Amino acid sequence: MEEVRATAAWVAGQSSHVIVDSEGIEKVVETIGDKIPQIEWDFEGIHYFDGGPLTVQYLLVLDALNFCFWPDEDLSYDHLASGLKAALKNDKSVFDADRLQKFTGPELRELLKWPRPLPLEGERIRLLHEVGFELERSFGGKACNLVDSCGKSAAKLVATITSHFPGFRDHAIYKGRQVFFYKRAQIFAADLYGAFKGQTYGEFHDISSVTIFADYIVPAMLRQLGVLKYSSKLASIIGYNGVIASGSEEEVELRACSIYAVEKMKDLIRVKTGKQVLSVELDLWLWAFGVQSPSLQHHRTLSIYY
Ligand SMILES: Nc1nc2c(c(CN[C@H]3C=C[C@H](O)[C@@H]3O)cn2[C@@H]2O[C@H](COP(=O)(O)O)[C@@H](O)[C@H]2O)c(=O)[nH]1
Repeated sequence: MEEVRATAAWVAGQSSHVIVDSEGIEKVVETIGDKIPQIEWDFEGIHYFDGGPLTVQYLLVLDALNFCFWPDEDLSYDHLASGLKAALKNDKSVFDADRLQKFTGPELRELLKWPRPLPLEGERIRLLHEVGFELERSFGGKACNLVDSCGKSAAKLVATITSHFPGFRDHAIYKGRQVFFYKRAQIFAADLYGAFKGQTYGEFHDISSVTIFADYIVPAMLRQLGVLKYSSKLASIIGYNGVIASGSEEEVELRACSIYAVEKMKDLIRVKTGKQVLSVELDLWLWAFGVQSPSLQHHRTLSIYY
């Protein structure tokens, strides 16, 4: 994840549409110190969990599809998680690698009990097929074998996922240079860590190397906290719910500055309190408050990455 951290810092250093406000960071750190509100991983009670390999399979499928819900204003991440959970409870083989490769759009809709086409449904199906195919080809069809092959390293897990599954290669070119986010690959590691409470499939000796997951909720929360400031042009686009192109400078800056700002927040907490907090904890806190705040205005980008 070093490349995520390093390239986010590089973007933040040149950024013009989004500014990381160090006074804003200081204020947040003064208020919370090292007492990050501890959020239970499945605080919404929406996830499948049986303590074993099937949970790992569920989480990989979940994170293969964990992006871009906003074009349907009634759809959210909760529908995806609880729909996949119900499907798995009903049929333990529903996410077997051979079946993942055969899903169709109407079948996925049916599984999620969603009455109309999902946003980017064709991409969602393509990505499910990709996961099924590569799991079968390289990991005996099982996501738990993939996790086992990573020797309890989150960094190795992210590297393995992104090298085997092109759909997880979340990156952009900014001012001619490749920058990395790896949102869904990192969130898979964090979901394992959260679901298995840092044990068995969720044990990672390097969980502190994970950064926050640059989606559309976290930047909006950081802005609300006064940590991010937007140019008047960007503020206006977000204000009228305009779409920001994937790979545009604005989009890359929103995501990279969010990662960089939280890294700075962690540094300051360490200096002030001597404690090392995890990005995973800060992310869950920011995200959980963000998704429960209906008035939060977020940027809109059509993307398969978040
Ligand atoms: N930064 C970050 N972003 C996250 C998640 C999660 C879910 N994490 C699980 C971890 C513990 C909990 O139990 C959660 O279940 C989803 N997202 C993103 O948010 C967006 C939700 O859009 P809407 O549904 O339209 O509000 C969408 O881009 C989605 O990809 C996270 O944790 N951090």
